[in-house]
Amino acid sequence: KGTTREQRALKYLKEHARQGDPDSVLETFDEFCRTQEWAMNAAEEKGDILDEIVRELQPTTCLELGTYCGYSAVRIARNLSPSARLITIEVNPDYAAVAREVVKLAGLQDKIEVINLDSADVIRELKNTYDVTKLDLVFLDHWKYLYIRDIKLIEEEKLLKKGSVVFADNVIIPGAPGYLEYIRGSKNYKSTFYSVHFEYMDDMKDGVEKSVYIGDE
Ligand SMILES: Oc1cc(-c2ccc(F)cc2)cc2cccnc12
Ligand SMILES: [Mg+2]
Repeated sequence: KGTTREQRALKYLKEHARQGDPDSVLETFDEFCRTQEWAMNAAEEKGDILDEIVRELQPTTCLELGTYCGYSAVRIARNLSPSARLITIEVNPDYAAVAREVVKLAGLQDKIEVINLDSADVIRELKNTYDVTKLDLVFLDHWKYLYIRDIKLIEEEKLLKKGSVVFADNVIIPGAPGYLEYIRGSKNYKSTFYSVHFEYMDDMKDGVEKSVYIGDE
């Protein structure tokens, strides 16, 4: 076919979604994943919980690890207040390129910054290079063995404050080895597990974990 699944999804979005309308982009992406090709978007029940967190928390500074095609970046940013912003990190250059197009299609390029680098390298630079003081929301949705590495780095950089929320996808499928034990065993977080369907699969169960930071600033 010469094209990647991500490029085919982008083509479908450009042909079927309303330019500048985040809801239309998300609905169209869901339609693509339900009717054409599956893709690993934090969609449906996962997205509903993410929406609820963003609406309740009203975060000013959000960090997403694992942009993929930008689905959850758009889902988060569409609910952000005018001055709020989302930094999303994607190590795969092909995914990052598609994500930037999806963000532009949704008209959210002023709220979302897609960074094509390794998450650890960016986390170490958030204060100095990216003008971040504190993170109100962190969404973990990259490779599962990196969850624990990156949350420890975020703590080391003192980027969390009381009330900050860390939301993790895929804690059941593919699973986040060590992350659940770490976060649930830590006195600095209050964690809640949600059993949800795996994206676009009605007969598969996954899990997401919401952890509120209550530790020392
Ligand atoms: O939501 C996700 C799902 C999967 C996944 C793909 C195929 C499977 F057969 C099972 C699980 C991988 C992810 C990798 C990174 C971030 N999210 C993912
Ligand atoms: Mg995921």
